[in-house]
Amino acid sequence: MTSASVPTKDRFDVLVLGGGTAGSNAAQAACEAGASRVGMIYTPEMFNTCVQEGCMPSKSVLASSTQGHPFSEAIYRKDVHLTRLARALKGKMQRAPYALIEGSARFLPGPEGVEVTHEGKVRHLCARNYVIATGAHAWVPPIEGLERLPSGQVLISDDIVGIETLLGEAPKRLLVLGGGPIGLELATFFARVETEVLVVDISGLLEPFDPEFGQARLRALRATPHMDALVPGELQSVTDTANGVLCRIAHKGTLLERCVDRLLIAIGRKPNIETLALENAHVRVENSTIWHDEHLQTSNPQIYVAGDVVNHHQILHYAAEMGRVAGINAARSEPTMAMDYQKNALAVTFDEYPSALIGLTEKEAKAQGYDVISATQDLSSLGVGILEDLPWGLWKLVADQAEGRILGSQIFGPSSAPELIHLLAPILYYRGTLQDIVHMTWYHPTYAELLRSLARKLCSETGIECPGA
Ligand SMILES: Cc1cc2nc3c(=O)[nH]c(=O)nc-3n(C[C@H](O)[C@H](O)[C@H](O)COP(=O)(O)OP(=O)(O)OC[C@H]3O[C@@H](n4cnc5c(N)ncnc54)[C@H](O)[C@@H]3O)c2cc1C
Ligand SMILES: NC(=O)c1ccc[n+]([C@@H]2O[C@H](COP(=O)([O-])OP(=O)(O)OC[C@H]3O[C@@H](n4cnc5c(N)ncnc54)[C@H](O)[C@@H]3O)[C@@H](O)[C@H]2O)c1
Repeated sequence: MTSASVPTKDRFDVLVLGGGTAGSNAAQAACEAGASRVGMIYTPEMFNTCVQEGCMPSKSVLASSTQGHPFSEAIYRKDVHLTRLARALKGKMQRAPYALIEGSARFLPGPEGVEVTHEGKVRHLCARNYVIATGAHAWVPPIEGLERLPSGQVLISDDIVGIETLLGEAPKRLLVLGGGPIGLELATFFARVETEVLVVDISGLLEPFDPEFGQARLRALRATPHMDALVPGELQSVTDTANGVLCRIAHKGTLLERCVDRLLIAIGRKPNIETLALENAHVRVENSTIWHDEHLQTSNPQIYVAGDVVNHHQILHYAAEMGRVAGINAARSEPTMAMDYQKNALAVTFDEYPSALIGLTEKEAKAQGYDVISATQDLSSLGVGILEDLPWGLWKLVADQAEGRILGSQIFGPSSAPELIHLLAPILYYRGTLQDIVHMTWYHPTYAELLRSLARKLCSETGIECPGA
């Protein structure tokens, strides 16, 4: 069948492949940008990573473990939360202004459109433009002996916080491979339910923060009950033994041996592109990544890309914004919107002592040529830190000396760090300065009031004129 013979009902202005955050934002934005017929192809059982196996269930188990719930109860509560959230999201989707098409899509040669398969039935659809928003999946690296371990001993995050949890109870000993956000959040959860957790990461756990934050984070991780961190470390081989899985880990020039009951692999997520038949659509792929420009347009000008499938910035608010940019561009005859990654620079990790950053780090600001000034203060010796017995904590403010403009900030330590960082969002958005922060009113005693101390310190150290500083 050629695209010319596709019935009118199966012809679209814009077709979006994937129904997660990026896909639904792309479809919505395409409608709002004036596309007359927009369709979103989605897989009904697993349609949204954030709600069904990502942000929300992982935060559910973290919240339950903070409240002292044991493992099985945390998983039960996760299932209740996940069901409620997925039902609400499906309800919202039903009211969407675009067509919902169930199934899995692949490009046809030509491209003559896409083939959508659902419950054994195949449909041929075509569109003027397409958005690929098919997400990403956890991957397991080739490690000697891994493929010989009994099934269920090697887990990925979906097996714990996904739709179906594979574990009936918490393992006594767990090795978490990868100390990124997924590894550390789930390591935190398991440590709180009293699993002995060993975190192994090939790099120093410093990115994307400035080095002093990475180091403080690592110190805190090592001091967390039931948690150990071999960083940097490399898992070289695994063997099934009577005492569990024997792991051989290269760490600081020595080869360590540790036995654990399970392994959790969290070393990143790869784009879902294998089944899309991208070669049919002449979409260039380099190193498993779809090539795209700043408009999120691929090497085929009819096809855009958004969300985790781009293989960088795999965070929800970026997925939403990329979806919006790709959807608007796909609705128009020429792409007009570019993706602004800097405007969206906000990252949070929810480990035992959370870290959060907004805007530029000091090293990024220097690399961009700013005349950088920065101040960092310990939060554990601040009034509230003392009252709350906060063992660790740092807050850093990065500014441009020329105008005193705030460029970025990083916080580590207090459980409210993920919320506190948002205080800086309007300040950065409105290009606020050190003087603005000094003039604002801050309540005492709070962590937030430290921002004024940091701003005052920078004004007085650098001679920036600031009445009251
Ligand atoms: C454990 C975990 C915790 C996380 N926590 C956070 C957090 O706290 N904060 C944060 O900002 N981010 C977090 N993230 C990241 C966040 O979940 C993702 O960035 C975001 O959900 C990506 O959205 P997406 O639309 O790109 O992909 P998805 O939501 O995965 O949507 C892609 C959809 O496309 C479908 N699909 C795939 N192939 C096809 C095909 N051929 N045809 C049709 N459909 C197809 C998939 O089934 C899927 O439903 C977390 C991720 C994980 C895994
Ligand atoms: N709080 C949040 O915003 C949040 C939470 C969860 C996930 N996410 C997003 O999901 C995506 C995937 O998260 P992730 O933690 O799986 O990946 P990641 O890429 O962020 O981190 C992977 C970690 O594994 C390490 N690593 C890589 N190969 C290794 C190996 N062979 N052995 C040991 N360590 C190795 C890396 O050094 C890195 O520290 C990320 O983009 C992340 O931002 C965000």
